[in-house]
Formats: sequence, C-alpha cells, structure tokens
Amino acid sequence: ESVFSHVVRAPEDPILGVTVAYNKDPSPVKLNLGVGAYRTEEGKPLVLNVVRKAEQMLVNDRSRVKEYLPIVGLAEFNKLSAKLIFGADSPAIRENRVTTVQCLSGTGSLRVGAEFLARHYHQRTIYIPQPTWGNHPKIFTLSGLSVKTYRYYDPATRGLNFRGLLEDLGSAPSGAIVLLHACAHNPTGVDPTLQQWEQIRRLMRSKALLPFFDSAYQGFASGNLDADAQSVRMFVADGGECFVAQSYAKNMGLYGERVGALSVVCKTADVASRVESQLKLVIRPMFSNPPIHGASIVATVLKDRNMYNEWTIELKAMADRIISMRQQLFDALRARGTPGDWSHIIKQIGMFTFTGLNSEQVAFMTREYHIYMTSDGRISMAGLSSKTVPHLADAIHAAVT
Ligand SMILES: Cc1ncc(COP(=O)(O)O)c(CN[C@@H](CCC(=O)O)C(=O)O)c1O
Repeated sequence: ESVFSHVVRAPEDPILGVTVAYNKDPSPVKLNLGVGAYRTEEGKPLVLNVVRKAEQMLVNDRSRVKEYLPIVGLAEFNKLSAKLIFGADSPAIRENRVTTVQCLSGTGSLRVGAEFLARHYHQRTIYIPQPTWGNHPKIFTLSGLSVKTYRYYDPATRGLNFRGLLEDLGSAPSGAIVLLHACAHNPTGVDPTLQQWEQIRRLMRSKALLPFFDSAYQGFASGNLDADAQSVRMFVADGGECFVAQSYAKNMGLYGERVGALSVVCKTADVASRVESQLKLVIRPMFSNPPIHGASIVATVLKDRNMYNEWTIELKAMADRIISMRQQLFDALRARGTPGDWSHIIKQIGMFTFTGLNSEQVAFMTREYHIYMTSDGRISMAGLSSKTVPHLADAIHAAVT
C-alpha cells in the first residue's frame, strides 16, 4: 500500500493543459491557439536568427566555463535587462537605485518578488486585474500574499473599465501592492492609453500603492521596445519605488531557457543594496543560483549594437505578423457576415485576442472544429497563419450563429 495512495489527480493547467489536449487530437485540421507562444506562417516555433548567432559565438568561445553564477545571476545580463526596461538614460540606474536579480523567466521573477514582499513589506494585500494571467493568483497566494482584484475589462465594450479600475484602486487600503501589466495585457489585449496611465500613476502615488509591473511582452505589443516600456518609465520618472518582473520568453523566443529578471527601484542606493542582500536570502533556498546559458544569450545580444538592432528587426517582424493575423481574421469574419461587432480583434494588442466567446462556444469549436484555445475565449493570434484563418473564422461563425 503506497504512502501516497491518498494523492488525488490534479486537473490540467487551464493554459498549458490546452496543449496537452491538442497533442492528443489526431485531426489534421487541429489548431493550437492556447499557449502564448509565437509560431511562424508555417505554424512552427521560431528560434530568432540573432539567438542562433549568439549561441554560435558562445560555443566558439572556448574560455567560457560552466561555473555557478552568483546568487543574483549574470551581472552583465542584470545590468542590460535594467537598461532595456528602464531606458539607457534612466536616472534611477544612474543613481544606483535599482537592484536587478536574474530569475527563472517571468514566473520566477514574479515569485521571488512576491516572496520578498511577503517577508519585508508592511502591506500583504496585492490587487490584480480582473481578468489576468491565470498563474498570477497562484504565485501570489503561495508566496503568502492575500490576493484581491481590481476591475479592468469591460465585457460590454470589450475595452478597459477605466472608471471601475480607478474606483477599485481608489478604495484600496493605502500602501497595498498593485500588479500592473506593463503592456499587452493578458488575456484581454486591452491596455490603458498613456493619458490613462498618467492618471493611474497619480492615483497610486497619492495612496502610496506599490506598483508591481509584469513585463512579459516588451516589444511585442507595438513592435517597439521603448514604446512598450512607457508605462514603467512613467512610474520610475517620478522618483517613486516599484517592482518590475521581466521575461525574455516571448520577445527573444527563449521560452524553455527560462530567462527573466526582477528589478526593484528604490529611493536610495543604500536601500537598493540592502534589498538585494535580502533578495539573495529568498533565492538561495529556492533555486540557489540561476541558469547560465539563456542569460548569456541575452547579454550577448543586448551588449552588441548590431545584434541588438538585428533583434529589434526580428521582434518587429513577429509583432507585425500577429497584427496581420488580426486584420485577416477580422476581414474573414466580415466576409462571412458573422453576427456581432468584431472590431475588438483589430483594436486589441499583443499576442492575444479576447474574443468574448463563452465556454460553451469554445467547447463547441474544440469539438466540431478542433480549435484549441483557453475556455475564457482567449486566442493566441501567434498560433494562426494565413492558411488557417479561414478555418478559425468558420468555427467562430458556426459558434455564434
Ligand atoms: C502576463 C504574463 N506574465 C508572465 C508570464 C510568464 O512567462 P514565463 O514563461 O515564466 O516568462 C506569462 C506567460 N503566459 C503565456 C505563456 C504560457 C504560460 O506560462 O501560461 C500564456 O498566457 O499563454 C504572461 O502572459
């Protein structure tokens, strides 16, 4: 009799479980629009040319060894990551008020930040948008924070519920932590305008709410790395403090390398160095020190002007292909006279379209058309190609008529 015979079978993850179901489907027309991972027009995962070039350079460099990294990770990677999100001219970086630690991609960066806050911050409540990435509530709850939500999405307009957002943040207890998607909100694809970000910033600073940015798609929303960092830079420019989690999974296609960074912007350099010393106490018993390969790729790309420029070109090409998939799907639904207003498909940005389809319609599309997507109606546009748009449009048309 096993001592684990009481263990019950856990349900599949709402997002990653979609790929499990997709892989089991023998249909030749099946479409995986679940996981937010870029695919080419041929439907294949993409390794960026600049990444292959960086890896070749690393392999050829016989001086490179496989020693442990410091607990905080690859120093060069950390500096370059801070520069990428805060800007090369950031006063916070110049004044040494930023500490950056390399973590296991975006998830790991969020987790390390949350564990630190649960131990060292006086307010243990974090407000997350409604809806948000499915893993957010689990990461923060398991870190010991208590999770509340703020209104974010308006199903009626399929846009931002800005009034609800301001009301909910306005009634949050002062000092509460607030999770903000830096750009390309997942799953809605709806972002505040710069003017709305400025109003959010003023409100948050007036109540001493602590911003925790999740930047998983920098460069993927607009195709421009600086444009997609504007929300973060507005908060840093006011001299206030904030947390920022960065992921290189999507914008550099390093999904499985698990490359990310957590940055904490503090009021003084002395506080930043003390915060870093405590971040090390979170990391050491969690994963001790981070993996060297992916961070070396990123550092190799970011530190060389030509490779950085080549990366921005490949990044914009990915963003542009997703935008063209939006237009093609919108046009295909219009051509079919599919009932309903589908303009949100071309208004939303980033990797996902929040279609507004309900779970029954999603189940119908999976059953009858072998379309795999999350049950909340989210579609990863990166999983589409010109050849497969008609099949998806047929499925949506059938689901709503
Ligand atoms: C807003 C947000 N933050 C963090 C992450 C974590 O990404 P890392 O791989 O840890 O860097 C994701 C990935 N969400 C995608 C990818 C699949 C998943 O992990 O759920 C998604 O929503 O499909 C995300 O969408």
